[in-house]
Amino acid sequence: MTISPSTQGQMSYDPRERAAILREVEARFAPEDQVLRDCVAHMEHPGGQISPSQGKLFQVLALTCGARKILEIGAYAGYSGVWLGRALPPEGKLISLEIDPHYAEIAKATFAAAGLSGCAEVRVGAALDLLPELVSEAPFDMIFLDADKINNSRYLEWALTLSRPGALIIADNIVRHGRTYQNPPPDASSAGAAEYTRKILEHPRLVSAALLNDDIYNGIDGFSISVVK
Ligand SMILES: C[S@@+](CC[C@H](N)C(=O)[O-])C[C@H]1O[C@@H](n2cnc3c(N)ncnc32)[C@H](O)[C@@H]1O
Repeated sequence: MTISPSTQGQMSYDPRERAAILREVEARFAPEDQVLRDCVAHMEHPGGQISPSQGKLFQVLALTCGARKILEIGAYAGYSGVWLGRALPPEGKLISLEIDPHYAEIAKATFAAAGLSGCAEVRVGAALDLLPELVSEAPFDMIFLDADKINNSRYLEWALTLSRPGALIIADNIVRHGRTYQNPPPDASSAGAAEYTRKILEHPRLVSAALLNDDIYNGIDGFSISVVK
């Protein structure tokens, strides 16, 4: 890839050049293997998954907090689950909750293709029904919220119940092109994200940061990373 001299040192970029730079960074730091490429290729709604850079960052974070047990709410086709599952030690466990039985089957097949069937499990049902069953399997070291944003505050309460000090709670799609910050937010998912954001910033047991995803996939969105004190 060549970066034209006209843009060097400047703060504005041609959109195509910007996309090329992002792709180059992604290709170097977060290349997808055939399993991940196949997972995306077979998706009914491509773009519903996290980005490769996000997946790689989640792996780094999982390794940083020594994650042995990871909980994911919202499996979809298993794309993020593969990134997360690959950060686990051999005796580790990923439990991914998915309300749609059809997607759950696809996620299971993706985990099998990735060689993760032994450690990555998909449980089918509404997360709020399944979460109480996880108390006996807690604590989790990392919890990724990526399902129906309207319930994120309730998932946060469960995440706090099911996690240990030092655990990470990550929530995707908290910016939603800025709709989260409109007053009032224009849709239920943005309202859910706004409430979730307020709660993690006010919570005495959480220290939180947000990262923007101004990417070639979904425009400006972002995700929060909270550590449990
Ligand atoms: C954005 S997708 C998840 C993407 C996935 N984490 C990834 O990055 O590859 C959201 C998923 O959450 C599921 N979902 C929505 N509401 C849910 C609920 N109440 N309980 C469990 N899963 C739910 C949807 O069916 C969908 O598959």
